[in-house]
Amino acid sequence: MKTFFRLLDLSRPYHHYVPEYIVYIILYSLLGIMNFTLLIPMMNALFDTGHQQIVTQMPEFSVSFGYLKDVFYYYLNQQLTTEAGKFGVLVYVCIVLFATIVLKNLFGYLSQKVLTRMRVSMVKKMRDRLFEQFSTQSLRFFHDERKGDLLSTISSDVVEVENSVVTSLQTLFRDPLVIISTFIALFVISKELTIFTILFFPISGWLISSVSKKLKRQSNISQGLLGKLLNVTEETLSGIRIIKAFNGEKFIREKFDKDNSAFAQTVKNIQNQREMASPVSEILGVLVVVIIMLYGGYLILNHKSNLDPGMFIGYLALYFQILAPAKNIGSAFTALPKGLAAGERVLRIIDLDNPIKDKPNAKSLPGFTDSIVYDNITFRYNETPVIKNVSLTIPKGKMVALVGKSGAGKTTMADLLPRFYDVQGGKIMVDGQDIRDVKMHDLRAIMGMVSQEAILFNDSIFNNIAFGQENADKEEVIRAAKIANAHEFIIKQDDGYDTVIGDRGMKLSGGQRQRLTIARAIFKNPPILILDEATSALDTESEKLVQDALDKLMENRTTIVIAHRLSTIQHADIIVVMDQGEIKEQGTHEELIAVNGIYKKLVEMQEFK
Ligand SMILES: Nc1ncnc2c1ncn2[C@@H]1O[C@H](COP(=O)(O)OP(=O)(O)OP(=O)(O)O)[C@@H](O)[C@H]1O
Repeated sequence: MKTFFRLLDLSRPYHHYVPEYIVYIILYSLLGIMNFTLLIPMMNALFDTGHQQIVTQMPEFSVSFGYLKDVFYYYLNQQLTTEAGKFGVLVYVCIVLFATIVLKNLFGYLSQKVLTRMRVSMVKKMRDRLFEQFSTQSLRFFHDERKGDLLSTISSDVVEVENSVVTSLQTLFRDPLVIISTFIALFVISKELTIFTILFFPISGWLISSVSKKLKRQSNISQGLLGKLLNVTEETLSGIRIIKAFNGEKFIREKFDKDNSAFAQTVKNIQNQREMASPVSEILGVLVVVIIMLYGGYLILNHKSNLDPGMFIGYLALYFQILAPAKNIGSAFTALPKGLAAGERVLRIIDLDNPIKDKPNAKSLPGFTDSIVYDNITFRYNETPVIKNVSLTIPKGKMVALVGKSGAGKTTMADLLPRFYDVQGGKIMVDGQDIRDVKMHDLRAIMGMVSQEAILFNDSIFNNIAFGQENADKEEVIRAAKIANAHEFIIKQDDGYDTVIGDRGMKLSGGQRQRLTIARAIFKNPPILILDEATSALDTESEKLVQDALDKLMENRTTIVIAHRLSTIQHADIIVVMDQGEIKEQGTHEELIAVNGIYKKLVEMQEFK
């Protein structure tokens, strides 16, 4: 239930819905009772039971049920005295009955509208909060979570919560009121019968709760399977070239099919059990009605009850009124576990703390003027340290090349600077300030990043270059593209700068993609640049264009480059040789060759291209 209320909490502020809703549902339930109690005077009038109430005087006005009832009987008696007689009563009762049904439905509709408003705002808030987490969480979060699970949470879990939790709001807030008020009316009509029927409720409750427990367990299993399915789908969509090249279609299809079959089976089980709820509760309800008929009939036949025929029929009709809401409650209780399980998955992600965030008193960092210092830092992803007691000073304007074998910790060193992760020991300082003490936005504003894999978005070329900046100046974007040697190919595209480049820039060549990411960094024009050089070889022409663009990008900037090319490394002011998370050598190309250590070996082994 805690989850239910936490989810409900997302629809705050309640005063936008609750008072209005309460008014509607009270009117809805009262009108519902009135409908069928109208049968009693009608039956009495038509069949001359001698139980008709007589009101010959228009009652004095007061805000009470008694007044309404007396007015009703007054007009009913008036009908009896006119020519139309009993038929007049019939017409009169039918008109009042019809009017109350119209009004009841009107208020039902209005209450539903309030709920829809609440439901839409709650679902929107849920998606907003999830996306906020997806866009701000630390990188560690994305390593720990499966992408498919995250996608299934924001898509199907949210829909599941909407379908079951939000839909059951109506059932849980409206239908009990209908049932209770109807029961009060039933109690007024006949105490004996009503007490007798209440005894049946615990049995239904027990049946429903045993089904719902099982459903919750299965729902968790099904969602895990759906996450897996989405994962395989996502991987297939993004790795389609490799799948084709390695003839992996059959393998990947079989993998998908296995999970898909398991998912289908679980969904079938869940659905079958869910569907049980409605017929079971209907049968239980009708069974109670049948018993009431027998018991009530027995009482009347043996003159043990003062129920008149009109009241008995009215009683039964009213009792039928309870069946639909009782059935709804039964279905809601079986639908709810699945929704709550989905809700728990949504809340788990919404509740996750982001370990990398601004301190409350974070200082601003207006620019970059002096140096970057890695001061005796230690870092680990899991148990084993990946960076061990590393110190490195990078003065402004210098270019530092990080080199070393694969897995030496170069990317990690670069990732620590924009606080993708925080160090566990030591500190990193920019202009003498610990980067954990400054505003993250300011820190990242002074850095640009060009990664090995060209990461682009399915948007126009213009928006990709000006990424993150609203109302970017067109001239500036073109200038950046020209410096990055990208302008020429961009204007040859069908829509020039407005060309949409497809998922991850699929519609462009590798070299073109890289030049766009370089143009993006040039456009941002940050004083610090983090560059992960691409290892995959482009053709000579394209490579020359990319290299030239990179050289221009690095000009007059402080650059940390994870270097793979000897030409880049030779130009570096400081070459840092890393091995197993430690800095083993540091100096210029000539100095390090002279040292005759790891660096020289790497060069000799032609590690660099
Ligand atoms: N998200 C992660 N979770 C756990 N371990 C990781 C993670 N990322 C990297 N590592 C480990 O940290 C070590 C350093 O990785 P890093 O990517 O920094 O190396 P690198 O020198 O950049 O290698 P390469 O040149 O191959 O990219 C490796 O042993 C790697 O297995």
